[in-house]
Amino acid sequence: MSVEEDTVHHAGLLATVRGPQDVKRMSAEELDILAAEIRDFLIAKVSRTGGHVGPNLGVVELTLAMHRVFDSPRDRLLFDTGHQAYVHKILTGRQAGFDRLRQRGGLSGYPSQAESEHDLIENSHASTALSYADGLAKAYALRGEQRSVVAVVGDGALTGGMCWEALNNIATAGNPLVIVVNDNGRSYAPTIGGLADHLSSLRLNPGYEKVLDTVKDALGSTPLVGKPMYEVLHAVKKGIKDAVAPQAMFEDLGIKYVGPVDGHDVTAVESALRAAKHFGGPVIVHAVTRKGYGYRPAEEDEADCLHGPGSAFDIETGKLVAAPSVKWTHVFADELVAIADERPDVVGITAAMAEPTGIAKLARKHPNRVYDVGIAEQHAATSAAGLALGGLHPVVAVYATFLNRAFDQVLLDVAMHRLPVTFVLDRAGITGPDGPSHYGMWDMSVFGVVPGLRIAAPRDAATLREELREAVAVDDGPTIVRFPTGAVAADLPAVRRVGTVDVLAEAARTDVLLVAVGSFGQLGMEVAARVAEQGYGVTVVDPRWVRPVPAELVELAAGHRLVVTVEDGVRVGGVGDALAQAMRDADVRVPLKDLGVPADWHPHGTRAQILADLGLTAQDVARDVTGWISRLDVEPVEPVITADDATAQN
Ligand SMILES: Cc1ncc(C[n+]2csc(CCOP(=O)(O)OP(=O)(O)O)c2C)c(N)n1
Ligand SMILES: CC(=O)[C@@H](O)[C@H](O)COP(=O)(O)O
Ligand SMILES: [Mg+2]
Repeated sequence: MSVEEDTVHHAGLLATVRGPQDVKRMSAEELDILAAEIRDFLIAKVSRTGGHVGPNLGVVELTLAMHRVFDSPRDRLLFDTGHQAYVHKILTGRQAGFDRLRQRGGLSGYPSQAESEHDLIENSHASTALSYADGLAKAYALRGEQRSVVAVVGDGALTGGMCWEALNNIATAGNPLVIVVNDNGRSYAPTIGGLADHLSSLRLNPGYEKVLDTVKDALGSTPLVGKPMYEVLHAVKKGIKDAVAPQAMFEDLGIKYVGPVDGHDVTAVESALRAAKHFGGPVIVHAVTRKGYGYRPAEEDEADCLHGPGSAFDIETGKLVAAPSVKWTHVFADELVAIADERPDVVGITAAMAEPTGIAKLARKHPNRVYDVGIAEQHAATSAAGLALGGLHPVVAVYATFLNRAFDQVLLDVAMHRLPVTFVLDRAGITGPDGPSHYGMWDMSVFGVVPGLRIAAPRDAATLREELREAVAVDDGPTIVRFPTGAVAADLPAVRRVGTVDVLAEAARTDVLLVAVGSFGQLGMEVAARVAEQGYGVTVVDPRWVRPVPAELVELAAGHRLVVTVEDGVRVGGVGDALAQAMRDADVRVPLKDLGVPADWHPHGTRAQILADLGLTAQDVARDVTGWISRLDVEPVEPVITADDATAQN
């Protein structure tokens, strides 16, 4: 093929891919060209939108091979966590959507059933795919449907407990099921733990691989062998594994193991998948890949191989175009290190997210006082309970949404034992680009019911520092400190403090008590100004500690005509609900209106867009408050027209 033709051909292969059937026909040479085009496409598109460029560059050949060997959507392809499904989307007719990846109304950053019949798991929480796969395989077996189930799971996700619950069941059920372990050795940072060590021993043991190939060839070339022959060959292979490689635990679980295969060699992966497809039982295909493969800025990014740049980045360097301002996370990390310097009992725990949560800063200062437990939030909570029983004060830093799965551990292993554990929930509330399963909107409601647990919602950097210190000073039960994603709010000083409640603004009249939870403090101030223009007096307060509801809030409520709460969390069971209950219990009969996030699956977009869609803006809240107070027969005062105002009006 001439250079010109090759160039034209090179530019055109990806454009010919409308669906999986288009890659099934391609030659090995074409597949190599297509893989290069997909990489160029991913880098070009995701550098403009942000997204999980590193993970997806690592699964180009893997995903091509899967779609060539299996027939999606009849065969079901599942992606654990789902952040590495961009290539799957490219191959299933959604290339055009990448210009609006993770944007409101645009392509989701995760599989989406609304987008495609090829998609199933929409949850971005790790370690779920094998359980889905176990259930799917059982359903097809019971219904007599001859359909393959294939689950891609990363080495990081494999550190999650659900994976091992699933593997235990998958082995017992014995249904045909292909588990593709996408082993790039990393979550964000290198994956921790015994499993990671085991995978690397398998991946790095050439002797095992060569011997395995020999045995596999023997197995593979032998026509369907009778049971005795298979048993002999299997025993030989097993013996070899025992001899030349650490015990391959998967086979001891009763799940056949194939690999390790080069996950960037389409032909090799295809061969392994075809063998697995026809095995007739559960099979693990261990694919060794590289996160960020083929893109130097990602390959060389020591932090996380460009795991998920949150916004546009420079293609040449991989660096974010818009330098992030001071983030809530940074303020937390700095204060945690300062506290740890003073308190040798304070230790940190991360669930495979040391950098994103700021715990890495503590690890750099006090490396022996930070524990990375892998993607294992349930274990993190109860291990923290153990640390507390041992006389330490653990600070468990996770994204708010991920603590959902550790509710039972927080409730019974920590709170029932009244243990001093502080959970710091970053990305609390609406986050935006990662969509509904990432929204940290449940914590104040779900954990608000836990007896003895206290929840703080700081409004700015100063109160984050203060409330974090207050939290680690609590020694008779768990605490939560929760704050949103992004740039930290400007400091908002209080005019006075009533108990633990900060009064941020007050007026001559006490028409409305506006309870602005956490980062909504600034919104509360803007609302008060707007409502004052309508002639009503608003007292703006920040409860600081929001669950249990401070008694002072109830006292303040009694002195007003209307109470309005606004929170970046679900309404049902939220701060507003809890305050209403406390007011009922105290027989304070002042009407209360609670504003917050409806308990629903809200789409992805920017945080500001989603909050606006939910009416959680100063303008919307002011309109609501004015409407409510005016319907209470509260006469507004005529706004005092000052000389300046009069001048401005003329
Ligand atoms: C329960 C849960 N905790 C944390 C995360 C955040 N998270 C997203 S991807 C990721 C790393 C996943 O590593 P791996 O499974 O190896 O996939 P890779 O990115 O290497 O392809 C983590 C920790 C999550 N999605 N779910
Ligand atoms: C897939 C996942 O759970 C994380 O990678 C997440 O996308 C990170 O979110 P932030 O960009 O807010 O750190
Ligand atoms: Mg990984």
